[in-house]
Amino acid sequence: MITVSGISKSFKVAKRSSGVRSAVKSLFRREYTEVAALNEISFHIAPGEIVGYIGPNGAGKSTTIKVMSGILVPDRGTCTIMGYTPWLDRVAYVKNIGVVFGQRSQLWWDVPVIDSFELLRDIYGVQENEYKSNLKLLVETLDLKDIIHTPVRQLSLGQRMRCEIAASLLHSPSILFLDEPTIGLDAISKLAVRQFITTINKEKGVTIILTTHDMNDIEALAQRIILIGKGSLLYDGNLNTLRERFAPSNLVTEAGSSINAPSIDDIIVQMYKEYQIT
Ligand SMILES: Nc1ncnc2c1ncn2[C@@H]1O[C@H](COP(=O)(O)OP(=O)(O)OP(=O)(O)O)[C@@H](O)[C@H]1O
Repeated sequence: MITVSGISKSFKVAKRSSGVRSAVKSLFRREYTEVAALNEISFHIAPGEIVGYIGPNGAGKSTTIKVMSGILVPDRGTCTIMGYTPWLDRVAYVKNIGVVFGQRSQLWWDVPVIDSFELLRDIYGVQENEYKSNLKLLVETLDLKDIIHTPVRQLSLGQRMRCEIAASLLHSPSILFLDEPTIGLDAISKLAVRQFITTINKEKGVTIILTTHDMNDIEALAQRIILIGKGSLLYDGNLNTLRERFAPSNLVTEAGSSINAPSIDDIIVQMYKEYQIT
């Protein structure tokens, strides 16, 4: 369903020193540095999988999601998703995917949530019957009844996030990209979002790629994890295999004592150390 092969992406960033002299100088001669965000990333994801895409800050997770959603064009490599190249076939392709960026909103700030939903229905050309049945299901399962007529700017973060997730699913996509969907949510909202992700995966077979720093999200949702660090793919495999590899006898704290039951966070920290990506 998703094949990413040898994707690399660099960003050109203007160098700026502080001070007026440097600012004036940069008007005439700007210097650039290159940030290698992705380096030869390859993986394959089958229909119906939930994959946790993890790595420390700046590892390249969002950049990968942006490439896979067609927002960014890579410098090298290929990406084929449901037969489409995301950045080439954008109009046809986006009907098959839903995207949630936890730190950005796809809803219109000043209008009631339902107006944003209706706008999205028109943009995606969703048939009325399909829209109505999807909306009913999403309102019920994400508990949106009391907030759907409220402007987005008046919603709490958790309420908005539930609306964002609903918005990404109104057109029945087969694939859902979730970039930090539980960031800033309280415990109850996190559980609700996790529960919902499990439901749409199990009942509708939606393939899910999830980036998060919350290892409880990973533990609750993903059997498979892909770990990247400094733009390179470091691990692709089963969460249980990792648990065995970092079994208590293999784990030692910095103070020298052994750790009894490593949490998923312990394991990830140990991996980051092993791969020298912290
Ligand atoms: N538009 C951009 N221009 C310049 N550099 C960028 C841009 N977007 C990302 N980068 C750089 O690319 C690298 C990867 O960034 P990315 O946002 O993909 O990381 P991430 O794994 O999602 O991080 P985080 O967990 O902090 O959200 C970082 O060094 C970042 O500074």
